[in-house]
Amino acid sequence: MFDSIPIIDVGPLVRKKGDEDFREDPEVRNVVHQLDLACRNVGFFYVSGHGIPLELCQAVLDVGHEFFSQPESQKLRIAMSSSTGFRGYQKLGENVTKGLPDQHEAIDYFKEFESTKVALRSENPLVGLNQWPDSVSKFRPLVQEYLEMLIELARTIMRGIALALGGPKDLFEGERAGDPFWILRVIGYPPISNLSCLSNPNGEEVGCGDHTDYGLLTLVNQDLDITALQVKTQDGKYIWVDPIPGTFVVNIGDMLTIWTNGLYQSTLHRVMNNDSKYRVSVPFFYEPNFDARVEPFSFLQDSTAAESKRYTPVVYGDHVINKVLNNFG
Ligand SMILES: NC(=[NH2+])NCCC[C@H](N)C(=O)O
Ligand SMILES: O=C(O)CCC(=O)C(=O)O
Ligand SMILES: [Fe+2]
Repeated sequence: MFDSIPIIDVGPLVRKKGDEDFREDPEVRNVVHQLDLACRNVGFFYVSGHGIPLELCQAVLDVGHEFFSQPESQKLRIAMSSSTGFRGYQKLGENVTKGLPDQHEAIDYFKEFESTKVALRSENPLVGLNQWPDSVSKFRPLVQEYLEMLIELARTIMRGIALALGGPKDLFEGERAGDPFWILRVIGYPPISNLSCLSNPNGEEVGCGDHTDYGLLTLVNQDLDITALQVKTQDGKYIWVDPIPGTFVVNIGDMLTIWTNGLYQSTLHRVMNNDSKYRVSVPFFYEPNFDARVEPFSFLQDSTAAESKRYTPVVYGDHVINKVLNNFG
């Protein structure tokens, strides 16, 4: 169905998001049409014209490189465990995909829950505080500034996707994603050729195994000098996602598949760093409200599948908790 990843200039969405005639604006309609095609046919697209400074994106990658180049003892000061709510640093091989260890190290951040939601706290294994390295100066303020901008950008793109589906522009606001959960990962991939002990019995080492993302929309900021991300096409072939300066690689997540009853499918992808250099990427995951009940939109069911083929409803928080517990055994 597809052999390349489209590039979408979302400038009009960003500039006109407050306009009263947003829906009817010809430039907006054009972007919405491109989003619809990309989400139906590929599940992946590049986004340009987003307004986030290239210097900020680069600075976030740079502090990632600086963090990972430290000795292990320094990195383990912010180690992730069940007692940190699975927030913090994970060593190479600690993250598992489909039963096999991934050849990446990472720091995982999740939106912090408000302490007032007592019931949520006691049962939710993701409750905890994010862990910031004090050994890399500016790490925390840079990443926090970046996060705020990406939350806003993802919200804007979701508004375009809402129109692409033929819904109201606030389709993903309120109880669905008006109080969005989010995940940010700062990931480091050593060159595969440098790995001293091979852990995969099949002999094929991967930086991150085949998977789909869990929520609504992922925005990936990646090193510009290495191609390592691969998207799986319907016939099982992989296509490389070359970095393009000034763009994010965007892909849709599992919750959008359910809400659209399969019209927009989350696409399998993986990471292979065959380069001789160390690669850093920073994916940001924009998710539904943690307690959102996700079920196919009634206005889409006729056009998508028969009642008997409906996607099973889930609570987003249950889905992500299951995934995280699986990733770390
Ligand atoms: N939050 C993520 N998207 N993590 C990376 C995906 C790989 C993860 N181990 C999985 O099985 O899904
Ligand atoms: O490193 C990348 O380019 C993508 C990582 C990824 O797919 C993920 O963490 O979900
Ligand atoms: Fe992913």
